[in-house]
Amino acid sequence: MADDELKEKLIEDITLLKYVGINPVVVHGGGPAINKTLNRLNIKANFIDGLRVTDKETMEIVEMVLSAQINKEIVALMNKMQAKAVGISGKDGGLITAKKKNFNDPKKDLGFVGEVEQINPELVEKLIEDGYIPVIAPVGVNAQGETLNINADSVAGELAASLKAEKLIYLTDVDGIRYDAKDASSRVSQLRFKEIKEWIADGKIQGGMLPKVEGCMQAVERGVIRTHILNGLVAHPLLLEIFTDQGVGTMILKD
Ligand SMILES: Nc1ncnc2c1ncn2[C@@H]1O[C@H](COP(=O)(O)OP(=O)(O)O)[C@@H](O)[C@H]1O
Ligand SMILES: CC(=O)N[C@@H](CCC(=O)OP(=O)(O)O)C(=O)O
Repeated sequence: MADDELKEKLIEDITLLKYVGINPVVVHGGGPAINKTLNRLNIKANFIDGLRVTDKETMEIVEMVLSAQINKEIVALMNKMQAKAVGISGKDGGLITAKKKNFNDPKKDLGFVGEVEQINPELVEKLIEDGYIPVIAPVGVNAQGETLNINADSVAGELAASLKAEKLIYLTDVDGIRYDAKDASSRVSQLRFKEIKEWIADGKIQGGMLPKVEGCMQAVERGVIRTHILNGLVAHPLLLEIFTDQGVGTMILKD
């Protein structure tokens, strides 16, 4: 299936969940789309430890792409499927208070990159109660009123914990966590905290997989019952995970 078709199917499945009494909340990223726009404007994209170095100009583009382009594209697709989707960012209703991410290393200055300090889930809870599907762009503000760019995976983990969600599901471009990131046959269907920490320490889990496993562990610690990492580029990953016993992806478990 083409990527666009898969995207539409995925969005259709999310709207279907709402019909059967499950309340999905969507947090989206958009790194590739941000890179595309930066490239068009001849601005170089730089990353440190998987996070985008975000100067003032880049922040404007990040916000435009995430909160306007990607967010509204998802909302429009959902609403086309008769769902009631509402797109917001971490700025709306005081959802995300962030602080600048600081590595305490002058060589690692990320600029306007944030980490979640506090989530105020009130607006999201109200939207859910009223039958809407909240769709959230990972942009927040700090106490000084500065706009900050936050990794989408971190926002999803924090939000799931704060909402006391039953499940946190990360959709990515691989079938789950692998013993060898490049070997599809090495996927594990479950992984416990102890192994995760070991796999991180010896580099088996790295790059973009790091904020996902960290988000899962944090969410589990804070009461989310099940957390999964699944491939979003296959047919119906959410339905398979939620409605069948088939082991798709990787489930993160406490020791
Ligand atoms: N142990 C691992 N198992 C699977 N993938 C891994 C592992 N360690 C690192 N990765 C990498 O993490 C990537 C997923 O993260 P990322 O590219 O940020 O995805 P997304 O854009 O979907 O958030 C995979 O494509 C893979 O290259
Ligand atoms: C700080 C930071 O890196 N923010 C991310 C936010 C978007 C995101 O997380 O997108 P993906 O899920 O596609 O990676 C960025 O600027 O790309």
